[in-house]
Amino acid sequence: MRVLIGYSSAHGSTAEIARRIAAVLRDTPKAEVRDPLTAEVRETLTVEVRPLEDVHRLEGFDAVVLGSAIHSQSWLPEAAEFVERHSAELRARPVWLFSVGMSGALPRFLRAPAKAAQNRKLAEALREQARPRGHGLFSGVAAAEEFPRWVRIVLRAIGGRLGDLRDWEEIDDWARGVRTEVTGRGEQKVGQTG
Ligand SMILES: Cc1cc2nc3c(=O)[nH]c(=O)nc-3n(C[C@H](O)[C@H](O)[C@H](O)COP(=O)(O)O)c2cc1C
Repeated sequence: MRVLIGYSSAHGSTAEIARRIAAVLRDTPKAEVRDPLTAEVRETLTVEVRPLEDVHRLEGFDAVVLGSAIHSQSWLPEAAEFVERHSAELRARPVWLFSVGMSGALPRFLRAPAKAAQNRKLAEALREQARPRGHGLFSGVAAAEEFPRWVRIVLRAIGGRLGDLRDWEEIDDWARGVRTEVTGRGEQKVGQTG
């Protein structure tokens, strides 16, 4: 069985998260792999990680995980276009989506509500086109030099932070949920994070 992990990343942190999700999926005992649609046992799980500009068709992939960095509260244009262009193929196979933003930069009391609002907006924008089984929303790397000085000052003033905001445990947990569903080894549903 072949799984595609496709990503769109402006500065690299989404690419690293895609590779981490791939590592979790690859860590699946063989012979436990079942087709998510037919429950037929397959012997191997092949996981391919690729930037979306290198993906031209989804034929041959049994399941797809797609991720994008978030800019201006949306997926990067090339990732959104990919989903639009491949909508029919995506709806015909099990799909999971993940988005990488910077809600982790906010002070703790604002993180959960900001994340919930962002999750709703992103999931809504992609739901019809991709019909995903789950959507993970993670924080990536928000490097100080990518932001104007006033943003850094405001963030610091309200108790926020910049830098590597990734929570690898949260990402691993989400990836294990996807693995459980992809390999048909449980009833667990991969939910929204946060
Ligand atoms: C120009 C720009 C706009 C951004 N807009 C948002 C945004 O609207 N919401 C958000 O949560 N993060 C936003 N971010 C933060 C990035 O999504 C975050 O740093 C992410 O880790 C970037 O992923 P990448 O390293 O794969 O490019 C923005 C970053 C940049 C540089």
